Amino acid sequence: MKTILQTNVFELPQCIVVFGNFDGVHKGHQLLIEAALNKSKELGIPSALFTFKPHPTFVVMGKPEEDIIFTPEEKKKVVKDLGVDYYIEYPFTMDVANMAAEVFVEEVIYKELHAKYVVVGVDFKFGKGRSGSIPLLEALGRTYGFNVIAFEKLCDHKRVISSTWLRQEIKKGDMEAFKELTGRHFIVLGEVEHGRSIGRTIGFPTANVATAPSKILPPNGVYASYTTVKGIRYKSITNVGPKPASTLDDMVVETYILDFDEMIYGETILIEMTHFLREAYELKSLDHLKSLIQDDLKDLDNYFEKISKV
Ligand SMILES: Cc1cc2nc3c(=O)[nH]c(=O)nc-3n(C[C@H](O)[C@H](O)[C@H](O)COP(=O)(O)O)c2cc1C
Ligand SMILES: Nc1ncnc2c1ncn2[C@@H]1O[C@H](COP(=O)(O)OP(=O)(O)O)[C@@H](O)[C@H]1O
Repeated sequence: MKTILQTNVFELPQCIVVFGNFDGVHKGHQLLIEAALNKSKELGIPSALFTFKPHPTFVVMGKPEEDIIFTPEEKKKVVKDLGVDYYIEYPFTMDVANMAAEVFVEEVIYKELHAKYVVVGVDFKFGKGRSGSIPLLEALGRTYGFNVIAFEKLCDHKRVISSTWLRQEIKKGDMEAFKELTGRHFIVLGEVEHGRSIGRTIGFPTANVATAPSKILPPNGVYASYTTVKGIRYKSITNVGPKPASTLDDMVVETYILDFDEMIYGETILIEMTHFLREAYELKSLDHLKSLIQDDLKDLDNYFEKISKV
């Protein structure tokens, strides 16, 4: 996948472009992306996913981003795995927000993207004040030579699948619901950082990943997980909690990887959180932590045993 990041100066070959924020890349998003991939195969021209960074809502509100499901790197990884040819992370500024709908179509969709097909959700809005809607896009498509494919929202048990729904499930710690709505586990992708080096003294070293303050996390506590290091996926047990000794609201996601013994500071790892095991307890001592983790590992074993039978 070729990436075009944080620039509004680019020129693509004629392509099929799918538009959206795609936060969480849920099954509704995937429907649009798959439609673009299918058209791309059918016509033999590349597919492109166009997304904004930062999230337009926060730029317009003049607020820092919060409760973002996937960091840009996580989104990029998931989109790459789906097989998209071009990933465009377009810088969203107040200048872009103030572009008239017609100008956005001419300057970006026509002159930069060279779109042959534009794939969007039925509520897609574009241009200043979100004034441009599908009928305008279709009309401009006739002028600039592109077609529009607009998708109705996908439902699960009659409820519309949305990033908001995903956020609600993440906040409840329902990792299974996240999987149901996205087809994938909730992920944390990041670099392994140094902690207080306490883990190894009790026989349970943990690889620590500091998360972006804007990223939404499930409740503090312990989760069954998988961790991928250098392309190999291991079972692991993951703790979500506040970063020790930080005066900010920084969070750390730390994972003890089973059957693993390597120094991986600086390595980018992917943690997939599959199941909430327990909430965080107040620690009385290191022995207390050690015995908690020993019990957690039994629960983890039972969990993996149970899901292997499903
Ligand atoms: C499986 C597991 C369970 C944990 N449970 C708790 C807990 O209940 N309460 C808590 O404060 N910290 C908990 N922790 C976090 C530990 O406090 C932390 O991993 C330990 O201090 C090592 O930190 P270090 O990476 O800075 O060396 C847990 C960690 C793991 C891996
Ligand atoms: N099984 C394992 N799971 C996680 N990290 C491991 C494991 N084995 C070795 N490590 C290494 O040990 C480091 C964690 O050790 P720890 O004592 O918890 O230190 P820190 O406080 O710096 O995280 C990890 O960052 C990683 O490089």
